[in-house]
Amino acid sequence: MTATIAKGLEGVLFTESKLTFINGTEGILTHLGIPIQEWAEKSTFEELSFALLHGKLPTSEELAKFDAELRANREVPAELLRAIASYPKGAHPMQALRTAVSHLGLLDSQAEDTSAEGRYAIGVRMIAQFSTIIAAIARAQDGQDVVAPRADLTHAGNFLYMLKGHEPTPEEARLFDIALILHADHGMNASTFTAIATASTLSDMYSSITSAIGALKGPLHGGANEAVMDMLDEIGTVENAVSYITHKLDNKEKIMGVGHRVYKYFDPRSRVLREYAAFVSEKQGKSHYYQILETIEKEIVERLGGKGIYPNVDFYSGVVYSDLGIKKSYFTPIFGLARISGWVASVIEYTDNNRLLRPDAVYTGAKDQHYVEIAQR
Ligand SMILES: CC(=O)SCCNC(=O)CCNC(=O)[C@H](O)C(C)(C)COP(=O)(O)OP(=O)(O)OC[C@H]1O[C@@H](n2cnc3c(N)ncnc32)[C@H](O)[C@@H]1OP(=O)(O)O
Ligand SMILES: O=C([O-])CC(=O)C(=O)O
Repeated sequence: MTATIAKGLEGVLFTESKLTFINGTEGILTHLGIPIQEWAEKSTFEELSFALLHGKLPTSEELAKFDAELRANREVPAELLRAIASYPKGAHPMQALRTAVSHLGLLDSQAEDTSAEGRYAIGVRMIAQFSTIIAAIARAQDGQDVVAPRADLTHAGNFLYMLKGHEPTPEEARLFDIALILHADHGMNASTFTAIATASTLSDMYSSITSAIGALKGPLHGGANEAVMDMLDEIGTVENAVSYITHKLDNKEKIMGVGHRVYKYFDPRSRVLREYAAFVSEKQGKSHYYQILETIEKEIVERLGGKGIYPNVDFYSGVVYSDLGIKKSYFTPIFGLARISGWVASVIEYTDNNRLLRPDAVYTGAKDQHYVEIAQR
């Protein structure tokens, strides 16, 4: 009997989860059963993080307590900030983030606590500290002084404040908050699966999150948002967009920010981001990026829609981040800034009922061989 291989683990169900539901054919995404559009419109990143961690919407007291906990945990050790300042200039910020989170674990005397309470406490601290770390990396890479977090700002507002050194407008902070909400969790994507695989060995939370950052970095996953911006810069003008796409497809090359393992229709997050991208481009009078994306979207849907290839979450996010004055090499770290909540919640949910993850491969190598001395080879 020949074994069936699920290449890329496509369609393989390895656990149960109450956090996120995706219907890829209809383009539906819900967290705790609530549509992503409602989270984006009505909620905050802090509230969604609580909901993912606790499996329910918070009461106002619970949310205030959770928010206060995040605000109180924004500081990171001075030793870590000194280390970040010493990272090579020009290193990719995702490399710096991976290193810094691992370093943070080294400085945490509770790091080895793999109890449910320990994972939760470390996880909440990490959700709070990710923004301080990413902003510190950005400033250090630019040779600027690090800006200390402020406890009187929202999670999104404080990040923009630390990144740019001045307070964002309420509209900017809210726009960024919505982007964080849209990226916070997405089922068993590659980085969440990686975090869980590490946790399933009963390794510590910092190891799980460090592994997840490595998985998010790749251009087939979170790294696609930066790759989309590279593509826009390469295309340059709206007039070049169709010929660029044609050339790529003729050469069997992939277009970044489109296609998805689960969605075979529009990713609902890309619809929300498209609206904001249109809004900010219009407002700034700098709509050429958006116009190029619109042209590519039309072309992709016409040519590849029949194959289930549509824009994903990474397609329009960069235009929104650019409008907020964020450089493209920080787009993927910002994805991590949001996804940390999904990683932490998923690791806690999985390890509550843990089983070591250990799939198998069909062996196709040589058999019945003997060791040949090196001189005889
Ligand atoms: C946050 C996220 O992670 S969202 C995804 C971000 N990644 C990207 O945007 C990178 C570009 N997209 C891709 O590489 C893919 O769509 C993936 C990796 C995301 C998912 O792809 P998979 O499920 O592995 O599908 P696979 O790569 O096998 O593609 C199936 C078919 O669609 C085509 N296809 C898939 N994505 C694309 C694309 N972006 N551009 C052109 N063609 C594509 C493939 O060439 C293949 O065609 P074929 O059957 O004629 O050979
Ligand atoms: O679910 C996936 O495979 C990728 C994705 O969209 C995400 O992680 O947000």
